[in-house]
Amino acid sequence: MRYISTRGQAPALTFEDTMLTGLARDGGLYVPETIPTLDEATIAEMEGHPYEEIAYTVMRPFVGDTFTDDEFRACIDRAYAGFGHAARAPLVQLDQGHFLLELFHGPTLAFKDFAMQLIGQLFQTALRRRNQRVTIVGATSGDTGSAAIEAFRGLDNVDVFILYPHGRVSEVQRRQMTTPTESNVHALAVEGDFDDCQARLKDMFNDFEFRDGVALAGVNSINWARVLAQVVYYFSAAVAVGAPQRKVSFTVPTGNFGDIFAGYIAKRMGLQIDKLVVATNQNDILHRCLSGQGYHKGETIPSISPSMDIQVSSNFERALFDAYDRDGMAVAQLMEELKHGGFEVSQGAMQVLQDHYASGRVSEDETSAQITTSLKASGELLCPHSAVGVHVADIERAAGIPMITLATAHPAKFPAAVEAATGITPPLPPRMADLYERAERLTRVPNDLEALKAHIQTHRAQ
Ligand SMILES: Cc1ncc(COP(=O)(O)O)c(C=O)c1O
Ligand SMILES: N[C@@H](CCOP(=O)(O)O)C(=O)O
Repeated sequence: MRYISTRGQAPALTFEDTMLTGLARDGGLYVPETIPTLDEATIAEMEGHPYEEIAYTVMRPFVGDTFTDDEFRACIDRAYAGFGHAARAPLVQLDQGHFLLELFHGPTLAFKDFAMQLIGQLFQTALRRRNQRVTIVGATSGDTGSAAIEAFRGLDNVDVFILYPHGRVSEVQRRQMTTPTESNVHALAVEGDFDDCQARLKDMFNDFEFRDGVALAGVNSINWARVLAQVVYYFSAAVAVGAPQRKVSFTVPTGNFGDIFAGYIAKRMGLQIDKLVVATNQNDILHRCLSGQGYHKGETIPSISPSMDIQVSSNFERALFDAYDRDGMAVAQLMEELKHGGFEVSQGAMQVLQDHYASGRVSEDETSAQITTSLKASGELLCPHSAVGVHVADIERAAGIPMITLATAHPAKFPAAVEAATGITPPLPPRMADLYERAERLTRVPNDLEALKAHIQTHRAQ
């Protein structure tokens, strides 16, 4: 299995090198050269099996000979052992035909744990074998950062620096990043928004002297392994409601497009998905684009679903690559135009995108009202991101086809929004009960590439 860049100018890599490389050296994102498929019998066989087994079946064809079968199985088992639910990703029925896929039973209470816990294991196995140390830099609007710090804290072959937008993450998200005491993890509060953090991260990858000097690695969904691990729960959820005999649809609260792109990969692998629905908050650039209005950056407006306050949706590049028939030059041209504000999507590519993705946008008031309504109607206390998903799913669902909405975070990560909507303050799980009392450790940094590079060079272990 080889991986190629969406901009067509970087060398093809193995799974191991793709995972440890992060961004391709031409600025693109790595994707598999071909997508392996699973036949109907293999998918049917998943029903009733443990999550870990489904994970092995889905991911194994992508990994090549990077890990032995035993190594890979052991990494998967260790990754999910600490989850707070035996099913790992349980399904809850909201009403006839609408299900919620709870992805928040991992250690940091968001879907990011599914990939990050696994990547922690895979990195450790590969780096020990290579006797190599890397510097992981991540950009976060709150959840990727907390999941990465949790997965890599205390590991002996990585330093982790997480860039988060100062004042724009929830207090729980911030504290999850700033209270771990291990000296190899660092939370950096950047003067800017998430797009600034992600742009500086990509600048670092494109600065080859810095990149090679610190052995830079990435754990954002830039990293193909992140997307891959997220493909698994589309299969586990679909078979639980009748796949492969029955088609299913998914609605995904979306920002950086990694999670919904994982759904698209599941579809390409052979899962019968009717609709993949992108649900955005008021930062609706993806909804506007998928409605045929081009991809044009606006101002990021802080919302009550802050993890999705994004304008430059990194993985949309992967979707464009396929929509433009894997023409790397065409994608590189669009990304160049994006630097100057945005681009139009060709008619042909738009048709492909609309064949795969539907979309909807949810206002702040609608998000809040949905949290209230869902509690009354089904007893489910939703986080604001999941509420955005449920709202759009209710509009997009079709009779006879189960709709599964991804619940991407636990309501306790966003207590202010949940309390405003319902009067209920969702409690943190007991293992985090003292989160608000723990001492915080963070560094305020300007939105400046040179300052960030200097900080990382000084504070990583030499
Ligand atoms: C809670 C939550 N929901 C939804 C999203 C959007 O997911 P993606 O960026 O993969 O589109 C994020 C951020 O990634 C998130 O943290
Ligand atoms: N919402 C994300 C943004 C980064 O997304 P990623 O999937 O590319 O890591 C976050 O919580 O940080």
